[in-house]
Amino acid sequence: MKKSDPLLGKKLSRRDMLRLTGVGGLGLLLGGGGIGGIMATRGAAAQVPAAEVKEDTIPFYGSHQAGILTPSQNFLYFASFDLTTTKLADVKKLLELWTTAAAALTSGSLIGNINDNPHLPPSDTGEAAGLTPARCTLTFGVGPSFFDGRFGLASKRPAKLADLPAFKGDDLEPKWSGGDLCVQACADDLQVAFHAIRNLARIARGTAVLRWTQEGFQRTGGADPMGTTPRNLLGFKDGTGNPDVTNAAEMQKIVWNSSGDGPAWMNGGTYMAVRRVRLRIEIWDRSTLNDQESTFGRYRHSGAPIGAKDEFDDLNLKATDHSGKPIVPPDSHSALAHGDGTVKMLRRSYSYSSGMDLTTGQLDAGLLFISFQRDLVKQFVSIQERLSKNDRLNEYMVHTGSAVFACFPGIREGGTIGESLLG
Ligand SMILES: C=CC1=C(C)c2cc3[nH]c(cc4nc(cc5[nH]c(cc1n2)c(C)c5CCC(=O)O)C(CCC(=O)O)=C4C)c(C)c3C=C
Ligand SMILES: [Fe+2]
Repeated sequence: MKKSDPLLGKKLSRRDMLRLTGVGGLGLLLGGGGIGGIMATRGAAAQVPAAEVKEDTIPFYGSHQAGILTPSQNFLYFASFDLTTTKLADVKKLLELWTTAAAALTSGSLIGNINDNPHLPPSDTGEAAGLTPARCTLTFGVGPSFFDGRFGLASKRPAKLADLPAFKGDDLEPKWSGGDLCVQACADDLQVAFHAIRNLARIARGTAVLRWTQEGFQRTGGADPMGTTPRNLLGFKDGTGNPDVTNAAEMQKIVWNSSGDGPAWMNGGTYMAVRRVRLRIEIWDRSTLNDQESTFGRYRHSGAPIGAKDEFDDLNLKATDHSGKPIVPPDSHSALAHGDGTVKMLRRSYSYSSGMDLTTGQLDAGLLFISFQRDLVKQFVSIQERLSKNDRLNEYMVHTGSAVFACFPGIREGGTIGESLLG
């Protein structure tokens, strides 16, 4: 039976509908004008005064991608994808479609131009209808495997996009590791972040498939209106020692690639390390407060370094007690991660809780550790080498997943994600 489409003014066969809806291909719900044809606002968002909507919007376009220096939103939905195509043209098309969709998703607009046709599947899945953008950011990157033989891009792989070495104690599982592409979706609403990943995966059908995903959370802004440093699942403030993201010179030194760092296509981009770290919270919960504080080298209540008063006091690793013993244990997590203080990274991690381990009855909960740095080897690897060998925290954690990605420079208005690499 043919169905009439009042917008297109012609009868549609089931075959036409499948073609339009992109089942098994890239033509997802594009209609004539593609995803960017018309972007309807998400219902109620249209009634929200412009200034209010803006407050909740993080610009998608800019010289650097959003979601890196952006103050952490409440929720994360991280997705790693594998490409199923071997054609570079398909990859380019995907990034074009993702660009248009991402601009809509981060501004609170519905995706696509077929959302009111009773005879077609809507181009937006709808669960974010009526919601504000919730400070949604989408950050895109490519993994080392993107540069294997499939697309003729091997010569464009940055030397700095190094495969990570095996670290002592790693128990990595392929189901939480690797990926050709990644999308880090962050938002103050989990449904908004989920909606973004779901729709990007839907658009990718026929070109890329999800490889692994991980939801993350932290205390919400509502529960902590003062915006204090969030606590991880071990109860400690996590993020205190991060560099100041408002210090542009510092960010240039620690996070952003610039000319001379490697291929020009990464100028303004950064490298992301992702580690899924399961915490042995049941063991942690049986350890004394003293042990817990010695493990981090910080007080649990204030977050201050042991021997200091305030959270943001300097970590003085030279200070000793009357017997000459260092006040901050040298094998504590903070001491080892800090080292001599010359190597830094920007951490943007989220806690996760993924049900329970049916074999042990223990919670599968921990930290999706995410860091951004200019150089994976000099920054992430050098710190993780130290931690993996001596960190007191190792007793309470195990790294179960791992991935690295080169995050593209920012997207210019009218431009495309990854255009510096793919043209
Ligand atoms: C390789 C890098 C790091 C991994 C992996 C890592 C895992 C990890 N960290 C915590 C909790 C805390 N980390 C803290 C400080 C801290 N951690 C790293 C690096 C890694 N952490 C750095 C570079 C620093 C800063 C050191 C400094 O210069 O001061 C802290 C202390 C508070 C803070 O500064 O944020 C906590 C708490 C967990 C739970 C974890 C794995 C599950
Ligand atoms: Fe840490």
